[in-house]
Amino acid sequence: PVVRGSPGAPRGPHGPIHPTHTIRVRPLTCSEVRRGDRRVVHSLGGGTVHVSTTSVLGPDATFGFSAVFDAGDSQEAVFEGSGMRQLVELAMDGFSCTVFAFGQTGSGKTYTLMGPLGQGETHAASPALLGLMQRSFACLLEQSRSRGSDLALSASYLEIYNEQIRDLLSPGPPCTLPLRWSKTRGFYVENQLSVDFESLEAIASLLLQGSQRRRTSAHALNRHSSRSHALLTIHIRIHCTTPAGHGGSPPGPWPTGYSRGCGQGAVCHCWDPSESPPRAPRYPGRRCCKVWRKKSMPCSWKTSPCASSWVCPGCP
Ligand SMILES: Nc1ncnc2c1ncn2[C@@H]1O[C@H](COP(=O)(O)OP(=O)(O)OP(=O)(O)O)[C@@H](O)[C@H]1O
Repeated sequence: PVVRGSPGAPRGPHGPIHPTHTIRVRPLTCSEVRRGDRRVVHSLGGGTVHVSTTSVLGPDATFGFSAVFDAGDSQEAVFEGSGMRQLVELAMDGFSCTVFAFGQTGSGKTYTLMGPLGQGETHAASPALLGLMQRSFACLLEQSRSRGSDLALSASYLEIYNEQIRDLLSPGPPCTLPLRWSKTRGFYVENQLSVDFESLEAIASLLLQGSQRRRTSAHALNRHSSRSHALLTIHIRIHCTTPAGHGGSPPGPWPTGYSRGCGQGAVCHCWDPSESPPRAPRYPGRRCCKVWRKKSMPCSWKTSPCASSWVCPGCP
């Protein structure tokens, strides 16, 4: 069923951001066709799917989703129709965004996210088969170029297997990392590697490297079944600079991690340097820098009257 956002849903530039739930019906695999299996899930259009069951399992049922992709739909159609592009734009605006694939073994989660790369392929897939991940990397770098943003990008990749967390990017034999919690950071994985990247080739190679280290095995429903949950995180830091004669930095000391000021028309993003990785900036996309007060901030900030809402002299 479609899940609507709660009244307290976070707000984006165009109003509240609601989670979207899309479903993809995968085609029958060769072995299913050979076995004489038949499709029981069909798209009815308008975001609904019909599931025909046998009388043993109960009556037929219809479910509604934000979007439905049928067996013949391409990887590109799924990317364009599932809201992924908008999600990348929101991430660029400073929001934390998550894409979560859920389904029983063999239902097509890995294929949708990574294309044939997830099926143990070691060479680059045909561009038409690239999954949501590779397409969002391309979209992110494209967006960054078109906005003229000065981005610092890094990636971390881990898997959870048998309740143990393993870093998929750190070299050497796999070792288990501890899950910690702190007041400032919430839950985090200690000593997780975060690797900087600047190009599509670099992040594609990190994805390939990490995916090859994942635990997979064959079983009756899937020849390359992922045995773990995997989590790839892209951290985006956006720097803004002060053009000469415009704006300026508020009085220091100015902690590392905060944007250093904004010029006229510049879009500023501030984040809390004690958060690693940083959560979404509190005031993304504003023309003026705003910082929020924290105990960890230097005294001059806590006592300054404009500490919680600083307006650049050059901004309207
Ligand atoms: N849309 C699709 N078009 C063509 N083949 C697909 C599609 N979706 C999945 N498949 C094929 O179905 C099989 C199972 O897919 P996949 O490995 O992605 O499932 P999964 O949900 O990730 O399974 P697991 O949880 O076991 O890892 C694979 O052989 C894959 O190539």
